[in-house]
Amino acid sequence: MTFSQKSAPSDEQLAREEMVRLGASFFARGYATGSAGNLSLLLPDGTLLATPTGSCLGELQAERLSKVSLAGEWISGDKPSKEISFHRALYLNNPQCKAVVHLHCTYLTALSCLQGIDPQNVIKPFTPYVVMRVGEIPLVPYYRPGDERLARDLAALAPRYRAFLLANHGPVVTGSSLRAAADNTEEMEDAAKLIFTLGDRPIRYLTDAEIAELRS
Ligand SMILES: O=C(O)[C@@H](O)C(=O)COP(=O)(O)O
Ligand SMILES: [Zn+2]
Repeated sequence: MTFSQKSAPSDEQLAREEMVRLGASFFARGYATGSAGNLSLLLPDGTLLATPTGSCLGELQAERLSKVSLAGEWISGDKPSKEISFHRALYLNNPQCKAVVHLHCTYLTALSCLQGIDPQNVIKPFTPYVVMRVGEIPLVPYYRPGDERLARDLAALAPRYRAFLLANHGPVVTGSSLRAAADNTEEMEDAAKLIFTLGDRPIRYLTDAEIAELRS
């Protein structure tokens, strides 16, 4: 009798499949459209897996994902996202960061276009979950996509924050895994949707004591 032995998929293969699955899920649910947005994660060997530039998150192919060193060397796969420098800046400046999600999802991007939002924290807390998962979210000044100044500014903010809003562009969100970064992004998008849903109605914001309790 013969047994065909199938070897277990490697951690890298599982990570590739997870990125394809989450990209498709974002796309199917309208969080990503066209070829906007990019994803990355830190592989066990210390290199980065990232979405290729110009790729549609709904149609990623595991074997074509870009592999890049933390120093920025393109190792394999298709040409990496034009935002790979800001992804690298986040990993290099925060050891907790294991994955990064950047999207142009509707409500956070709308928020990023508003005048007068607080640059220290773009979502003033009014529900607990964003505070618990993400904390404060600083605004990064507008630069054209791919501009190295995005990487410079995110490198400076990375040690203190888990998520960021790029002015007139969209969110950049980190996580302890790609799944966690995706969950954080969805929580932020939902909070931004609530901001627009509430509109001009007076909001009861969480008090400083309530926020402190969530952070403890
Ligand atoms: O807004 C942009 O152009 C980029 O930030 C983006 O979202 C997609 O760029 P690529 O990852 O290079 O496709
Ligand atoms: Zn973008």
